[in-house]
Amino acid sequence: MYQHIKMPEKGDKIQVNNDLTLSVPDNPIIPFIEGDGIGADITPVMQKVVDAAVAKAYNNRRKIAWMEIYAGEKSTRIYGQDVWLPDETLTAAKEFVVSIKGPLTTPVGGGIRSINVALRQELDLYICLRPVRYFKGVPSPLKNPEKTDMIIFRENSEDIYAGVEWEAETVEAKKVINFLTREMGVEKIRFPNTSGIGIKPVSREGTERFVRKAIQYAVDNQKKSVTLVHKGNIMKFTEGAFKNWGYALASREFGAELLDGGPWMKLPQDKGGIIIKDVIADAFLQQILLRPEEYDVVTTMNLNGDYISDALAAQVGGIGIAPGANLSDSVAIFEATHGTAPKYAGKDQVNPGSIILSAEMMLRHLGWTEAAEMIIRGMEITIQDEIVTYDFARLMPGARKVSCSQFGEALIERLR
Ligand SMILES: NC(=O)C1=CN([C@@H]2O[C@H](COP(=O)(O)OP(=O)(O)OC[C@H]3O[C@@H](n4cnc5c(N)ncnc54)[C@H](OP(=O)(O)O)[C@@H]3O)[C@@H](O)[C@H]2O)C=CC1
Ligand SMILES: O=C(O)CCC(=O)C(=O)O
Ligand SMILES: [Mg+2]
Repeated sequence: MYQHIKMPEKGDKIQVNNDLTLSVPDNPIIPFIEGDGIGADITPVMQKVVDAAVAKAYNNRRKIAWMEIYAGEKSTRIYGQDVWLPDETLTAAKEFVVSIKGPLTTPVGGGIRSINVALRQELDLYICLRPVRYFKGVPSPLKNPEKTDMIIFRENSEDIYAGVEWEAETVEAKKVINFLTREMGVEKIRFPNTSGIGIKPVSREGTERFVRKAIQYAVDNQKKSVTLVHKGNIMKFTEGAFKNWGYALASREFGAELLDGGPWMKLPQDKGGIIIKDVIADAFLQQILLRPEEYDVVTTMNLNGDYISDALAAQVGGIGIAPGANLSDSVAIFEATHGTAPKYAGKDQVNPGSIILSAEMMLRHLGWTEAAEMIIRGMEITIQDEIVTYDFARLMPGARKVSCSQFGEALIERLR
């Protein structure tokens, strides 16, 4: 029994089978978090597009029963001023298995910790999957943006991103610094009296379960390569260990063998002959601009994955159309790559593409491929018809600049 979440009158639960596949009814209940800032602009547009695509693809036989759940600022208005992530939101996300969310605000330098990160941690959504592809007609800073076609696998539960840190000059920070200097012999903290301290946990278990999924994804989707992106030359026992554990897993569980003496590896032909390679993160960031076609599945830790997501999104038109999913072995929450873009909040101006394409990933996850394909085609045609929101319009002289909701309507008219 939920306190503030209202169950839709019609609709059934998605079930997770013993082999972790999903049994999806024709009227699945899908929880959604509207999101802060531009969440209220983009989320309803996404729902309209999804409803129209599903109705059309399945002749009204299928329909999503949307169920609002709460997090972020809206939650504080409903549950009380300090309740940013109610327990029943976590319960519902688990119970109904597949959800979608808009962005949530995180203050900089103080205040509450990220609700987005908390959702991922609480539900152990350890994979952040962010496909990056080019849509014809989208303005890009690259000459050949279509060469950027990658799937980012970002580890979603560990790293410096986990939020284990202490503010400078607090009792806690001093205690940790004293421990490091007195008991661990650390002499490298340049200004111990005024340092904040952050901890970067990266585990073998966390790396192995994550890299296993990335390689399996590459095998299942006939990808050419899996690249471990790290800064292991500097952070040897976290990022360097990630690389080593990744290669070791590829060898042990997938039969990968050294290529030309290593360190690169190759999977056997019956697993697609996929190349397993690694690259240091700074070099990777220049190579994705110079030779993006050399990368396919990109696996990396949490913070690198955050930076890489927005950098790669920019190559194909920006975070306005960059989708994503947070996945555990059973539960999934789909979400846009971008944030709450506060200066545009409530102005019906921003690009709803990112959350619409996240919903497209969600439909594929449900096995509703026909509706997903329809959304992709609708998006392609709308952009090729030069009907775009402000972010693309400013780089497309002569294009028709439309609002967030008008873009959704134009896409719905082009569902076929
Ligand atoms: N998963 C989540 O919920 C995330 C939440 N956040 C949070 O969001 C807040 C704001 O973060 P900020 O760093 O400003 O990043 P944002 O992603 O919110 O916005 C940065 C810029 O990206 C462009 N942009 C973002 N979304 C769209 C869109 N849908 N359509 C077109 N352009 C878009 C805008 O660029 P321009 O001004 O050039 O038009 C915008 O000013 C912070 O509190 C942050 O923590 C951030 C990322 C993810
Ligand atoms: O949680 C946040 O506020 C930011 C998260 C983020 O940028 C991301 O996950 O890409
Ligand atoms: Mg980010």
